[in-house]
Amino acid sequence: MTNPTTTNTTVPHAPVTSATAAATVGVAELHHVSLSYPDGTDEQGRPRTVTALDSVSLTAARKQVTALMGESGSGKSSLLSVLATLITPSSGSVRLDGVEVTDLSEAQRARMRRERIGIIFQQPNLLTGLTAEEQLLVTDHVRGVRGRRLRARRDYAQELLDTVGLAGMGQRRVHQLSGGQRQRVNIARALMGQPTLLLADEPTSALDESRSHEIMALLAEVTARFELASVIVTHDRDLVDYTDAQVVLRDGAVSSTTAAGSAAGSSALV
Ligand SMILES: Nc1ncnc2c1ncn2[C@@H]1O[C@H](COP(=O)(O)OP(=O)(O)OP(=O)(O)O)[C@@H](O)[C@H]1O
Repeated sequence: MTNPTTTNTTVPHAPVTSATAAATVGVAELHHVSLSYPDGTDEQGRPRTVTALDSVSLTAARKQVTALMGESGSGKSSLLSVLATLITPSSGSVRLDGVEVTDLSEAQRARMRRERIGIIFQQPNLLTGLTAEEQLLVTDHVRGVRGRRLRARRDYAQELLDTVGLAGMGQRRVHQLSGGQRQRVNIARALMGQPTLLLADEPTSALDESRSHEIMALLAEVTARFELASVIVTHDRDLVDYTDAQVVLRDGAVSSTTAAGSAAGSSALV
């Protein structure tokens, strides 16, 4: 579980040193990642681009929650999409569990997403009509998992629903769940693939203050329990107590990184 009382030390954006590199065993490591999107054409008809990420370097370490912060348009969602292997950056290195993602084919990246990455979207995006338990097992059904394996997966879904505080609610359908409970289902669903990297894009934006704190506490708890590296986009400074490191983006670049004080616990040092 994250210790919100950890003393934090603000460190400037600087290249990785051998000391910090040795101290940070990163599940996700970005080095000088830049990303430009096509942005129409100029008056002469030449293609224009917009820079979303500008030489971003960061490490998300196991058992740590890293908050990704910054103003609207600063590049948070783009960075999360790069970490999710949904977008290949224009340049730079993206390593997940030591594998250079930018060298992989689309099929290999899709497999990596399935096997190593859990994604929690802003809105729960649950399928109406299905029970909470069924939401967690949809992918297994689509993949044709049957028999004993499906029973094991059902047991695991049950365990995860218990973990996220929904014991006994597995048979409830979406309309029978509150907003906070839906987000808990969403979190459990993201954990079904047993990821090493958990990504969340403003997971509390649709919730009130008290529910937001509960969801952040839960994300910190599952990060510790399942030894995940979690990266959470948030606008809410009140929620950073649940995180171990904070990376602030400005105009696509890292403007500051705050990490837990101890060398062994350091994360997101860039
Ligand atoms: N598909 C796209 N095509 C062109 N430009 C884009 C695209 N997606 C994002 N951008 C631009 O890239 C920059 C970074 O956008 P991004 O969505 O990553 O920021 P953000 O910090 O997540 O913003 P917000 O907090 O508003 O969601 C912005 O200038 C945005 O206009």
